[in-house]
Amino acid sequence: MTASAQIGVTGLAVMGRNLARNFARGGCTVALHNRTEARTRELVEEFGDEGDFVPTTSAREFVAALRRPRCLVVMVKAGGPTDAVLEEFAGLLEPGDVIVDGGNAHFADTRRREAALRERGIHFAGTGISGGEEGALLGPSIMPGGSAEAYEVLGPLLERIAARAPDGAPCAAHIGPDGAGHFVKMVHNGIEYADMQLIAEAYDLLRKVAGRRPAEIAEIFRGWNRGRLDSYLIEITAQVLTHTDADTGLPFVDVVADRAEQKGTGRWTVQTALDLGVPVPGIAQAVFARSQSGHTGLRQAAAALPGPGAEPLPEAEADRFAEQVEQALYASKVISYAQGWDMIRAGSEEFGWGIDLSRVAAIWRAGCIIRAAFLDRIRASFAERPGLPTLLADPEFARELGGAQGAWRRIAAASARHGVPTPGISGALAYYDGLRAEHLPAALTQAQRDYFGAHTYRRRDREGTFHTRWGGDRAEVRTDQG
Ligand SMILES: NC(=O)C1=CN([C@@H]2O[C@H](COP(=O)(O)OP(=O)(O)OC[C@H]3O[C@@H](n4cnc5c(N)ncnc54)[C@H](OP(=O)(O)O)[C@@H]3O)[C@@H](O)[C@H]2O)C=CC1
Ligand SMILES: O=C(CO)[C@H](O)[C@H](O)COP(=O)(O)O
Repeated sequence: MTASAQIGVTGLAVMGRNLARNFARGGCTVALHNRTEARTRELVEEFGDEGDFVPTTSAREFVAALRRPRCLVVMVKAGGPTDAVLEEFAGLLEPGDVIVDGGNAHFADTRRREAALRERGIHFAGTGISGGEEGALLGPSIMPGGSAEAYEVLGPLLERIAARAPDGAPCAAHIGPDGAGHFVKMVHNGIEYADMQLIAEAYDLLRKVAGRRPAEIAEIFRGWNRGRLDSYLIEITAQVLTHTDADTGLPFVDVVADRAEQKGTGRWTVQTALDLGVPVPGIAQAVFARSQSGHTGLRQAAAALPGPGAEPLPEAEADRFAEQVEQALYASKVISYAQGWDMIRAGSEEFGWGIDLSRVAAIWRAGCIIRAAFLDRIRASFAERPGLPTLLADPEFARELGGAQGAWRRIAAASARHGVPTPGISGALAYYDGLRAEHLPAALTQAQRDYFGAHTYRRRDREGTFHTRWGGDRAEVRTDQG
């Protein structure tokens, strides 16, 4: 076999097959491989005329089809399968070759794999790819990690197939060493969970409080999509809400079981945030809301508990309410994205990745699931002020949050009054109030900890750590001096 292919893709399920087609449509010669040969054959039979494919039937043949330095993309099930595939291929590669893992790997696995392959002289680029099946074909957002040297080989190929932002820039850029790319993809998915939860809550409020039907809510969402909420998730929500079930004639959303599933990237984000000590309650609320929805036993047991019995709003108030929901949704969305960026900064500092926060926003402007018009403002904000401690401190976002807070509070109150759960929207408001508060009741928590466990506390008025002898004379002693 002659080494004619610029890139190879192994793992030709939904994502891999469309990525391979995308490379081929972009003019690359693409070597193809899949554990089950039938997938390779099917791809060539169906789409062979789209470009230059080199189908192969074994790992050895696949590697032999690649030009040096070899560049191969692994698109298999994350976890054990990825390890199995890497083990198989690493033995066939040479120093300088580049393996791209485009699956949703945990960044800690990526760090481990990168270190092991580096020992063998092989570059390993753990790469986040977002955009689903369609994005993989038409242009995903690509978040490559690994060495800068690997990106020199890989970058031009990835930038060729990536989505284009409105200013024409490719939505692919080097994120940082070892696990940085997969870390950023994990946080992308965490934000995705939070965004979806907020949209679901807005829908629920419009339905149960404003008494709107799904098709009417779709119209409202379409309107929002022409404004500052312009985003892929809002756009597809409108499409879902207009869809009718063919069997029953009911709105599709009414026939889908209300138990949200998850593959795990949102949960990883929250677990990692806990380890890093970064508050990401918007993402956590979204993960727990999915989990709660799936707890059928708990839900059945609680189904008879009394609610507020509030009637939907009168028609005359419904439009005004919908405007307030828009404001609450937008403000909560800004909060969720702010938490996501806090987490990326914390990860970057912890692992020494040097991630450019503006660049992350830039490559999420198109191709990925959370693409949204306001990402360009996040990009500009971090470009102007790389040290911005939180997006909430950006003057423009701060002004918007301040402007939305009246409506946001009314929506949080209405959700409580009507018994509609809004952990995302109400939690985002609590986060906003928690950050802006001059004094938090954490002071009381510290005092309690000192009372029951002599855990010590700091004072507002002077330096040092202190303990009060609660069980004795209640005198205060300084604990950080001799
Ligand atoms: N689907 C999506 O929207 C997105 C998926 N991803 C990630 O991309 C990757 C691919 O996703 P997707 O296309 O959905 O496919 P799946 O995650 O369903 O994985 C199927 C592929 O993995 C291969 N595979 C499974 N086990 C092994 C093994 N032990 N050895 C070799 N190959 C194996 C399968 O080969 P075979 O045909 O022989 O069974 C098949 O090619 C995953 O890591 C996923 O998390 C990322 C972004 C979006
Ligand atoms: O990676 C993705 C998009 O960027 C997947 O669509 C995402 O993993 C879906 O996650 P879940 O099944 O947990 O909702």
